[in-house]
Amino acid sequence: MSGAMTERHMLGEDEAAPLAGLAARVRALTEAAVLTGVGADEARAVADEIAALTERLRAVRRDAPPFLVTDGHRMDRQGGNPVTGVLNPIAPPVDLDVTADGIVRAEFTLSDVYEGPPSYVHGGMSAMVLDQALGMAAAQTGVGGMTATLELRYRRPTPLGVPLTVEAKASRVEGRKIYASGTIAGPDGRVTVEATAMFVTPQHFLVHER
Ligand SMILES: CCCCCCCCCC(=O)SCCNC(=O)CCNC(=O)[C@H](O)C(C)(C)COP(=O)(O)OP(=O)(O)OC[C@H]1O[C@@H](n2cnc3c(N)ncnc32)[C@H](O)[C@@H]1OP(=O)(O)O
Repeated sequence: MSGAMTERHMLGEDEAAPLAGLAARVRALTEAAVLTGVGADEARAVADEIAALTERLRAVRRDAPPFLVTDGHRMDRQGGNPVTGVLNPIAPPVDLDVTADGIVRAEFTLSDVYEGPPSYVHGGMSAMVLDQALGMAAAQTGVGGMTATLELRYRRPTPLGVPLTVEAKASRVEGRKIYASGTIAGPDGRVTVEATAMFVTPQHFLVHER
């Protein structure tokens, strides 16, 4: 179990790169597992090999996902983040960047692994990407917060396998409340999902961060 206050290993580039490479291979494995058409015997044989590899990785186990040493933004440090984390095979990963005027932005592509309605992105996945992007935008105002509300408007289906753009920006701060909004757009620039959110900075964030 990884508690919020668990001390994190800080990985430098040399340590992080091979683990990011491992995650990329597992990401490819996941897609292969979802799409494979091999027969039962081959599926069982591959499953046994994967089980053996899993035991090799479990031989040395950390208490919590490590952080990355970066000169970038706070959330970039979370190597195991399920949206942005290069160490996490379930993350696409979405490489969020922040412009000088506080706009959080990324181009990303979601594979069939994230399918919801046939041939389109699962709405929960769009929500997760937007939660992360809006949360990072909120953090650009000074100190971040926990998502208190997240409202989504699914305007049109989000396509799989093509470049998507996520953008987010904080709109205002009222005490410990930070408001942000954002969108996901398809390759034609048309918005598929809109989001607004309110983040609340917990008291203990203020104690530790300010
Ligand atoms: C940091 C860097 C970048 C971060 C990126 C993050 C991306 C990912 C974000 C997440 O996924 S976070 C995980 C999902 N969210 C949660 O699990 C949050 C669970 N809820 C909590 O931890 C607390 O309820 C919360 C920190 C949101 C608020 O607890 P507090 O004890 O600080 O709130 P408090 O009761 O003192 O209320 C403060 C104000 O916020 C309001 N408020 C709190 N929670 C609310 C809520 N859920 N909806 C509406 N208003 C809310 C509350 O009414 C009040 O308004 P007023 O000041 O006007 O009276």
